[in-house]
Amino acid sequence: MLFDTVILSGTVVTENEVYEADLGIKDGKVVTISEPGTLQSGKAKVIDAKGLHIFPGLIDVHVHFNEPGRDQWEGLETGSKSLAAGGVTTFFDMPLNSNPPTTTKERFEEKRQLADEKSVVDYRLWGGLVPNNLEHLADLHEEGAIGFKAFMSECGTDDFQHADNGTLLKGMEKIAELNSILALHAESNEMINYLTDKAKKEHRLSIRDYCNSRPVLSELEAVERVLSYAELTGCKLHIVHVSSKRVIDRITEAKQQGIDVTAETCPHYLALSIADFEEIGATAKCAPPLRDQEEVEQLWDSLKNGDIDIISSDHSPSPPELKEQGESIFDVWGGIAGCQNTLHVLLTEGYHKRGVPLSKIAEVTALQPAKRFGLNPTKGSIRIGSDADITLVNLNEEFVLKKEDLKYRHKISPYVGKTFIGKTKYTFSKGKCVFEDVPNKASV
Ligand SMILES: NC(=O)NC(NC(N)=O)C(=O)[O-]
Ligand SMILES: [Zn+2]
Ligand SMILES: [Zn+2]
Repeated sequence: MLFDTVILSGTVVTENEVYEADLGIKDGKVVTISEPGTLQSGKAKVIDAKGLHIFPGLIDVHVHFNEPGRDQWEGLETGSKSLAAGGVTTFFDMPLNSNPPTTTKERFEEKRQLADEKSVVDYRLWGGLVPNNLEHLADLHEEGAIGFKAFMSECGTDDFQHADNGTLLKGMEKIAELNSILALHAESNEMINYLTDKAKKEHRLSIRDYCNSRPVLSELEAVERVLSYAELTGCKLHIVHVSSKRVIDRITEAKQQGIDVTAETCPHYLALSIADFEEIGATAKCAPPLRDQEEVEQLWDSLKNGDIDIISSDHSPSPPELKEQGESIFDVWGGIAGCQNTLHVLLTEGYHKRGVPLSKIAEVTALQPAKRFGLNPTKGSIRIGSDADITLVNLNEEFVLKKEDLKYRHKISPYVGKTFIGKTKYTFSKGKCVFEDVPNKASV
């Protein structure tokens, strides 16, 4: 057989095994998987993968590239190149903080055109559920929205309103009818506003005060409420950026009760604590906030136990001015830029430091996202016939993340200066090489 690319003698990582093989890629698909050292390359591009691990390209279900309207904050080109450099081959872009947000068919089409033009990797788009767009949900679904996203608390911009309980109930009824899925930013607006006002009145404005104003209880209360709405409406749920094992455990319990719900966490909740936030400053501000080290370790236990379905980045950058801490951390933009380093965090903090199996990492970053959102078997695992979405990693190569390594529009990330073990060497998206780690020439 003639191939476009052959990847020789690499170690393939799938959700249930790790084995050596040659891979043959043709027309964007994996067409052959054979014993190492057996594939004839012919005229194909040859990648010598001896000593490298081949992961299924990551599927990041949660990024904010903010285009159109706020592409000065990130943008589809810089965002997707950052993903490629981190081994991510598919992203799902959130309906905010694009401006206007993706809450109608027209906005969806507009973003799709931009993404087709600018993205170097594959993508899907979320639609938004906001007050007063119920009549647009069916159209968005028909256009191909991967699901819908709603906020239960204010999101930090004025153009994407959070969903009140009535909007949630009606929206969930509709989304269930469409057999789609609702992703939720689940924090209690009432609790947060109450605690924030109180902290500000009492001039408690430190980083820890900010964290205390968004306690785990506020996530728990919101999740509890929306689980009961899911039971009522039959709507499928995906709870984004869960920061605590207590919340994960409640979601696990709901699954056992028959509710169709999945849990996502982000690398920063696994890699960073409040103490790191205090050291790094505003760059590490996000919502829900980072938690104490004990919570971080408990979240790793949840991952090892199989209670976390998906790990995605929640890459939500802003211009540097909005990340500068003035009088109070409360006024700084909440959002962490991290989508280039999801796999690096999981390999360093998970595989190397805590013994998390490579297969588990492949499962939560590729297979389960693909399954949950209907992309499997085309995506999510390396098998014959699947899209050639692949990333090659040198598992033992150490590197210190430098500002210049970042492909984000703004070279800001809480991981700058961190030593990672496990370096991305190549990324292929549908058979096309979209990243190659060449010294002094970091991308192709
Ligand atoms: N408006 C945002 O992008 N917010 C994001 N910000 C965070 N997580 O701090 C989010 O996903 O909630
Ligand atoms: Zn959120
Ligand atoms: Zn987000």
